[in-house]
Amino acid sequence: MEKGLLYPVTNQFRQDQKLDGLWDFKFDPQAQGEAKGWTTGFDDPIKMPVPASFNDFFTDKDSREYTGDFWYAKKFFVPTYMDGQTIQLRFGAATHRATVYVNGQEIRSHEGGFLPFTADITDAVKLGQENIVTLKMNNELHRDALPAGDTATLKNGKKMAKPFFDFYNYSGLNRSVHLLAVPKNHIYDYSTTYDVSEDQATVHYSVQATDGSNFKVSLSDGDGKVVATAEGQTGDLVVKNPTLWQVRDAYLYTIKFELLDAGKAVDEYSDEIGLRTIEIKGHEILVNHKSVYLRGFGRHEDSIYAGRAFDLNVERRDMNLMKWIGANSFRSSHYPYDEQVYKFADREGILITDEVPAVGFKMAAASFLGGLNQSFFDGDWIDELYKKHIDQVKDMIKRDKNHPSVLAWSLCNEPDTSTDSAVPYFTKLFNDSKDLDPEQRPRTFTLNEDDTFEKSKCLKFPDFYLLNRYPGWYHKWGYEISDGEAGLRAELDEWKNSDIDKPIVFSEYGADTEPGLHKLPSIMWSEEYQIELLDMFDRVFDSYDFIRGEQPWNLADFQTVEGNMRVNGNKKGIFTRDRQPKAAAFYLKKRWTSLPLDY
Ligand SMILES: CCCN1C[C@@H](O)[C@H](O)[C@@H](C(=O)O)C1
Repeated sequence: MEKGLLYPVTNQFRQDQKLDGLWDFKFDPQAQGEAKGWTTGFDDPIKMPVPASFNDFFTDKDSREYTGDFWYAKKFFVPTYMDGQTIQLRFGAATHRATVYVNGQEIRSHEGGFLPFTADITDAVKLGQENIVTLKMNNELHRDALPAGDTATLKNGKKMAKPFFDFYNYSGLNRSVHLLAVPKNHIYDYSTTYDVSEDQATVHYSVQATDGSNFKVSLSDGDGKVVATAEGQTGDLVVKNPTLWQVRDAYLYTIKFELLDAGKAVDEYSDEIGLRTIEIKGHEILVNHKSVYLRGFGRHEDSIYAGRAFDLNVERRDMNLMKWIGANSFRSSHYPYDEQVYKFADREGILITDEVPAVGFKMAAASFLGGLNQSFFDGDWIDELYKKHIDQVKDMIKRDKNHPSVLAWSLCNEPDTSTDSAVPYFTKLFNDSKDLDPEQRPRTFTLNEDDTFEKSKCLKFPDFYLLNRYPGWYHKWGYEISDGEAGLRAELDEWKNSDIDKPIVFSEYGADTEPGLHKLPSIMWSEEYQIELLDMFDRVFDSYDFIRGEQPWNLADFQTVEGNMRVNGNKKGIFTRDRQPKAAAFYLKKRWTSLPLDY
């Protein structure tokens, strides 16, 4: 678990310098990099863009599909004015694991490819000189790691990823690398919780520094006018006649913390926050005490060329597509996204269900690729897996807790929950995670077709339900879709007739659709069929008032492993992979822009 995950800033006390650009890169299939001295660099490197996944740059299959150890290296200069400061390297995401060396000295390792980590390199760097950072990375999949899968060794000795999930195992330095200089005594974390009403909002804050507890705190409005001040490590900032952060009508304040030593500021950290509350009450999801009906998408961080890497251009386009279509939410399926995505959502008033990469925790998913027929939670890998799982839940919440856009935490995607062995695992997970979020936002996980109301043994855990259902595609498809609708309604009648008093959000449903394929009457894979399927689900959603959200799968087409069920990836996108609309986009826009915000 990381001590602090504050997003890097530059100010009078701190310096943030991105080390993005071309790095040296080399595969290490024999895992001999250390023995060969690659910790201080290596010969014949490939020049590799960072941030980026390495896979799709190559023209040969062995490189695209490469699984095993690989190395990055970059020379960087540390100016003498950083002397006396704590010098760090912050990696936004190294997928899936990394060991960091500076000038040949091992600094630290990190497990988990979708969350940041910081390496303190103060004692390893040479001031006023050029230094070198190298990373030994690895992208193998294991059942005791997130996301879950296997790594096969082919007869030719090459390794191959066998994901228990449906997205490509893009790997590499997928997010930015920052060279940071902060004061020896610096702020490393803060949190805020809120009470809001029409005429007043109170920000309850808490702030932590490496040493000292004397703080000056101020809150400024969107025009930079200070509207409240406070002192101390914890306190309240009271705002009269506040402008609240609302869904699709965002307003951001800036909170500023100054760390004092003998009355003098020695560090400072500012961030944008939104004054709002999140609640679940009965079947309702409430933002600022008003009911909200979620409409939006499951997404992926996925684009042509850079794979899983965060791309500001793609995110700008995706946010505009979501606004155009009338969406107000998305799930960060199936892993935490780059921090800049949450900043976009903060500014646009979009709600995020933030999901940890606990995906593939279901042998049926493995069997999707010819896997196994046992309960995932009976495996001998569970103890080791849980350590990594809860560690990444802690870091996801630590990193994202101050974003107004974060609505809820999804602690798993489609786990086995219909087996007895799932219960102790989820009991521990929900006990260990309950106090991580100062705002106590709802926690949930997605339930797939095997985990119906009658079968799942874990329905007591989620604060609201995320249902992934695929009648009309994975079963009862084509002309049989009417039976699919009947089965869906039968399941929802069970939920309706139960004593369950929590909201249901449909977090996945959809049809693979080849853009430009038209058929009258429809046929599966045609644009007409995608609309027919969405229309069937919408008829069902409109029949049950405890359904409080619809998030079809997926915002855009995305890359998966190759296979006889995928046509160059998953085509369930409402938009194509290059972010152009399929006919279903216009269908959804018509439906969603006709709904009031609090429908
Ligand atoms: C059982 C289905 C769950 N869901 C997971 C998601 O990652 C896949 O892309 C999606 C699909 O198959 O399109 C299905």
